[in-house]
Amino acid sequence: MTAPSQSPIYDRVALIGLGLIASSMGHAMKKWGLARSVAGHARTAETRAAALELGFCDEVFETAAEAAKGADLVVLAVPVGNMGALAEEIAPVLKPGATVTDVGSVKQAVIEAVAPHIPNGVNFIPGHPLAGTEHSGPRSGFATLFANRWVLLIPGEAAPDAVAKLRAYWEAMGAFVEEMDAAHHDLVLAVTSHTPHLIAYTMVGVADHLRRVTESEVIKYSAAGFRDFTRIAASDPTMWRDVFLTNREATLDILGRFTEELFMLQRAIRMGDGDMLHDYFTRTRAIRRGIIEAGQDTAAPDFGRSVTGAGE
Ligand SMILES: NC(=O)c1ccc[n+]([C@@H]2O[C@H](COP(=O)([O-])OP(=O)(O)OC[C@H]3O[C@@H](n4cnc5c(N)ncnc54)[C@H](O)[C@@H]3O)[C@@H](O)[C@H]2O)c1
Ligand SMILES: O=C(O)C(=O)C[C@]1(C(=O)O)C=C[C@@H](O)C=C1
Repeated sequence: MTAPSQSPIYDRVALIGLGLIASSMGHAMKKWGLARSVAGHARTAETRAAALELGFCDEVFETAAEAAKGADLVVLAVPVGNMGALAEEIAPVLKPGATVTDVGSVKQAVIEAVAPHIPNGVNFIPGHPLAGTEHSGPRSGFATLFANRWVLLIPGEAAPDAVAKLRAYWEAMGAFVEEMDAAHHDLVLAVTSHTPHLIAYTMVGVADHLRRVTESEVIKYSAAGFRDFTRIAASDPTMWRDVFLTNREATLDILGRFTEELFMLQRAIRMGDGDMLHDYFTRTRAIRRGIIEAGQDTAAPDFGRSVTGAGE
């Protein structure tokens, strides 16, 4: 991992949409001095005031265009379905040579919506930090959210020096950066993030139906596995609605495969096929152990303490 930067990587960064991801980026920029100034745009006065109060923005604006004007890096950090309209709004004020990126959980749909508005001479480098929580809004962010997490960039036709700069920016927040193409990104994330979220939403929905029959016992005695589902299912409804509407094909593909496996396990339970169940669970346990052995079960444990200059 690259040590956090001691000198600004960008002069002026504009954060458009001040929720969990943008506020975490703002806190990280402030903590490690990654931008000389941070401008923010949020639709409500309450959110703009929170950004100033918490100190992750230096200036806040009522319109996205005002915030983006003169910025070297513009970060679109709104739900995926709103990215295109914002790109259209800020396009006329973008500075030549600036970089526009986004943090959306889906990439092909964002590129289709945003790229047509990006003027010549401005670099559009879509991105996706694989880091988050079930919380949302300007008060939910924290500087170490991206530490020891992957950030996927889709460089397309962007200038290599602009890509290198954006990579250095994320690395200075403690992230690991990988480049990927958009279709591949959407398929991988359908497996690792989107479908698991849908399953969690469904399981909590099932428990909610059952709660009406068993009074409050389902919630009261919820075991650890179910509690993990409820954490995931507390994630922002607008964000996840947009994820499924825009990554439709890949999530439907993975859901189809999921239901086939589920029916197979359902049949094994019905037939009392213990060997089949045991073999299946042995295989899945090996996958989990493989993830841990590969050191990929990271949750930002020590970033800021073990890295020189992080100034925790
Ligand atoms: N939450 C996660 O775990 C996570 C992780 C990685 C990427 N993402 C992606 O990051 C983006 C932001 O997610 P978040 O978790 O920060 O959500 P959030 O709900 O915390 O923040 C999004 C903010 O955008 C604002 N917003 C919506 N439309 C807007 C518009 N037209 N103009 C200005 N502001 C607008 C909302 O009011 C909200 O404050 C989404 O595209 C999401 O897919 C989320
Ligand atoms: O940790 C969580 O709460 C998350 O769900 C984060 C998570 C995920 O891992 O699926 C959710 C959506 C993203 O686009 C990236 C990260």
